[in-house]
Amino acid sequence: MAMADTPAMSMMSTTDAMTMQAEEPSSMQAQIQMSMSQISVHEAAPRVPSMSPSPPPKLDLSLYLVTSSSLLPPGATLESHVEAAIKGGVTIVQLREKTLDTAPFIALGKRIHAVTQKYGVPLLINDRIDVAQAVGCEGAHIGWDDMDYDTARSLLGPTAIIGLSVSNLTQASLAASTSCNYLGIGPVFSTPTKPDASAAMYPSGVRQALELVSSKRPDLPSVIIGGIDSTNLQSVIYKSRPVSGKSIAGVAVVSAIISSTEPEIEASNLLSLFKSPPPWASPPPSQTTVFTDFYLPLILSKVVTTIRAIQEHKPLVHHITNSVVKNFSANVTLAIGASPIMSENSEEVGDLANISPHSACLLNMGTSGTSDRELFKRAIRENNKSGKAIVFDPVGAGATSMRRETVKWILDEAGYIDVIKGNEGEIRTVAGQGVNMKGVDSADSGAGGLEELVGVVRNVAMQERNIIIMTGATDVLSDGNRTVIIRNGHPLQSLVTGMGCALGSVLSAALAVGKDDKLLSCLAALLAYNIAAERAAKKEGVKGPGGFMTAFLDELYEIAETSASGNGMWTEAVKLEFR
Ligand SMILES: Nc1ncnc2c1ncn2[C@@H]1O[C@H](COP(=O)(O)OP(=O)(O)OP(=O)(O)O)[C@@H](O)[C@H]1O
Ligand SMILES: Cc1ncsc1CCO
Repeated sequence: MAMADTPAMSMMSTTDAMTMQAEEPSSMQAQIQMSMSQISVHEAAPRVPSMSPSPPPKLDLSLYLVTSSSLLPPGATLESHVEAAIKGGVTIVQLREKTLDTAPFIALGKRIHAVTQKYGVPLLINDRIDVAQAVGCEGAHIGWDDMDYDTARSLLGPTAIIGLSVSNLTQASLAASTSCNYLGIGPVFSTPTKPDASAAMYPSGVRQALELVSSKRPDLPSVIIGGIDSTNLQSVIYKSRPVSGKSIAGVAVVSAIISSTEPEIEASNLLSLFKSPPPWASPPPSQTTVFTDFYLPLILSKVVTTIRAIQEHKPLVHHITNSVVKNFSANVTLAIGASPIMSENSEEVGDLANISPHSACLLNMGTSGTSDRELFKRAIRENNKSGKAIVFDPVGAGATSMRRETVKWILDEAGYIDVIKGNEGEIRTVAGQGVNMKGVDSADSGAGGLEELVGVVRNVAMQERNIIIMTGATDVLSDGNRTVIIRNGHPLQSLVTGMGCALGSVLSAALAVGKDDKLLSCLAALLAYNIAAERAAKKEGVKGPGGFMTAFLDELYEIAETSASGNGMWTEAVKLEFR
C-alpha cells in the first residue's frame, strides 16, 4: 500500500486519540487488508509525506526511535536523520535530549515535530512535560525520577500518548495500574547510551514483566529498549515471549539508528526483522508432533527417516569443542554419516554457518574460558542468522563460578540456542539451581525422583523456548510441551570420557537435516546413540570401556547404514515413555 495514504498528523482531537491502541502485528496486518482507505504504518516500504488529511493512525510501536543527538555521525542533523529513519520504517519517535536547556529543546522539538507530522508519526518528548506542551506534539515518555503519571496526564490531557519506563517487576506492576498508553521495558542489556540505567533485565526479565503486565492490563502494549540491534533483535523477541499473554508490540532503538550513517536502510532492516519470524522458529506443528503411545510407530518411522537423511545429506557439524574429545567426536560424527570440522577460528564461523544448506554448530564449553565468549557469541549470531541449529553443551557448568557465569552469559546475552544438552548437574545449573559439581561428571543422581527431573527439564525448555536434554542412566528430553523419557543406553557409557560430548555431535547432525520438528530430530539422535551403546556392550570381546568404545563406533555406523537402506529394525529396542 502506498505510504501516500499516510495522513499528516497534528495535535489530535479527543476522539482521534481515543482510537489509538497498539495492536499485535498479525491483527494489524488483517486490518490493513480490510480497507485500503485505512492507514498502514506497518509496511517497510519507503514513506512519502502525505498530501491530504485522513484519520489518524493507530498507535504503532513496531519500530520506536529514541533520539540522542550526541550519537549522530559527523555532519548529520537530527532532523535529516529522523526523516530518513521514518522513511525506512520508524513508526514513533521520542525526543530524548538530556543536556539541552529548555529553549533550544523546545526549538529542536518544533523542528522534529514538523518532520514527524509530515509522515503521520507521533512525536513524544522524554521527561519534559513542559517541552511537550510547548512543542504541541502527541505526548511524552516518563521515567520514575520524572513527574508522576497522574500529574503528567492532568497536564497533557486525556488525548496525549503517555508511556512509562519499566525496569523491574515492581515498576511493571505499578505502571500497569495506571491508564498510560504503553510501557517501555528495559534495559534489556546494559548499554553505553544510558550509563546510569538500571540493571539489565535480559529476555527472561522482560518475559516476567510482560506476564505480570498481561495479567493486570491485557490491553497495555509494551516496547523493549536497551542494547537492541539487528544482531540480537529476533532472539530477544523470541526468548521474551510470555508463556501466556501478549508479546511485545515493538522495539525501541537509539544508537542502532542514530549512530548509523544509513539510518533509512538500518530502520528498514530492523522493521523487517521485527516482522519476520526468526530463521530458527519451527514451522506450525503437524500431526506427528503429538507424542503419545498411539503415535509410536509413526514417531519411530520418522526417527529412521531422520537417520537416513543424515546419510543422504552428509551435513557439516562445526564443532567448537573441548580438547579432550575432539578426536572421538569427529569419529562419532563420521560414523553417523555426517561431516565434522573442528574449528575455533572466529574469522571462519560465518563461512561455516553458510557453507552448506545442511549444517549445525556444536558449542561445548569443556575446556574453554571467558576469553572464548566472543567466539561463542559470533558462532551463535552467525548460525542464528542463517537459521542453522546450535547445540550447547555446558560441560561442568556447576563446577566453578567461571563456568556458571559463562552459562548465564550465553543464555542471557549471546543469542538463541536451539538445544541445551547436559548431565543432571549441568542442567540443574542451567535451571539456576545451586549445584556443586566436582568436575565434569554429574553431581546428582535423580535425588528428587524422575518426575522432579522431568519438571526441571520441562521448565527450562519452557523458559528458554528451546529443547533441553538431561542425560544419565535415564535421559529426559523436552521442548516444554512434549517430554520424552528414554531408558536406552548402557552403564559403560559413563566410563568413556566424552560420551556425552560426542552425543552433541549426533544431535547436531540430526538437527542439521531435520529442522521441521527439532524434538523428533533430537529423539532420533538419542535413540541411535544409546541403542548403539546397548548393542556394543553385548558384543563378544567387549570386556570394558576400551573395547566398548570401538564397538560403539561400529554399532553406530551399522545403525546409520541400515537406516540408509530403509531398515529400521534397530528401533525395536526402544524404551520410551511420553509425558
Ligand atoms: N548408567 C547409564 N546407563 C545408560 N546410559 C547411560 C548411563 N550413563 C550415561 N549414559 C548415556 O551416555 C550418554 C552420555 O551421558 P552422560 O550423562 O554420561 O554425559 P556427560 O556426563 O555429559 O559425559 P561427558 O562429560 O563425559 O561427555 C547419554 O547418551 C546417556 O544416555
Ligand atoms: C574430562 C574433561 N574435562 C574437560 S572437558 C572433558 C571431557 C568430558 O566432558
